[in-house]
Amino acid sequence: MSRPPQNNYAHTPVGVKICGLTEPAGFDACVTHGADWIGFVFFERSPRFVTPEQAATLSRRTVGGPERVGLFVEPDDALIENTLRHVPLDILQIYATDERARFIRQRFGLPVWLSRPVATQADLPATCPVERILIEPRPPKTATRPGGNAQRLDWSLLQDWQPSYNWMLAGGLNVETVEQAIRTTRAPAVDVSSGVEQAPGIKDPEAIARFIAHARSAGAP
Ligand SMILES: O=C(O)c1ccccc1N[C@@H]1O[C@H](COP(=O)(O)O)[C@@H](O)[C@H]1O
Repeated sequence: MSRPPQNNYAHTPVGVKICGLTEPAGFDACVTHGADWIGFVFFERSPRFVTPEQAATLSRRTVGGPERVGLFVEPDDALIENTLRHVPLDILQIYATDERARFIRQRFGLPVWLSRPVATQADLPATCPVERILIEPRPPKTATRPGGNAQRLDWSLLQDWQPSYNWMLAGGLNVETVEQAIRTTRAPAVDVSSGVEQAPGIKDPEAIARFIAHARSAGAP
């Protein structure tokens, strides 16, 4: 839970998570181009939803490679348990309360990342109850899911923000915007889903390659 959280551009490459892998071409692009993390979405109302079996099949395409992150929206224990029975996940990304996230971390013995919606500076969490917080835009009331809406956060909210915990920037990033987002927010890591897709749920391997390259160059000395 303690790691230098801000990117000072001097030494630390920006971490990159590509979320919502559903098919081999996207998965392979993440491996080839050195994503740090790939995300599987275990939320049925998402166009990126995969079953535990599908995630396991994709995951077996390589040994090692990016860490596997399982994304869950207010999951019960049985869903996580059943998923882990099929696919070995390295990290659990959760939409839930602080208390529930702490419980899940304890119960499953895995690092937990907690997503937090932000609309104003008052929404920026003061503390992190688990391993990392994902800072995302607050979804519109009409949204059918809490993330993956290609909606961009107002980065200026984070300009002078220096949390003492590990965090990641998510929401509406793409090949064109990721460098500016990192420079404005000094995010130590970024997460993208919609911005590297050719259609909802289908990743664009070329966009994945370019996104990773742009993110890395924004964090280069
Ligand atoms: O990707 C989804 O469909 C999704 C569904 C439910 C919760 C979160 C989801 N995705 C996460 O949302 C952000 C940003 O996505 P985008 O780049 O704006 O499309 C990211 O953290 C995804 O992990």
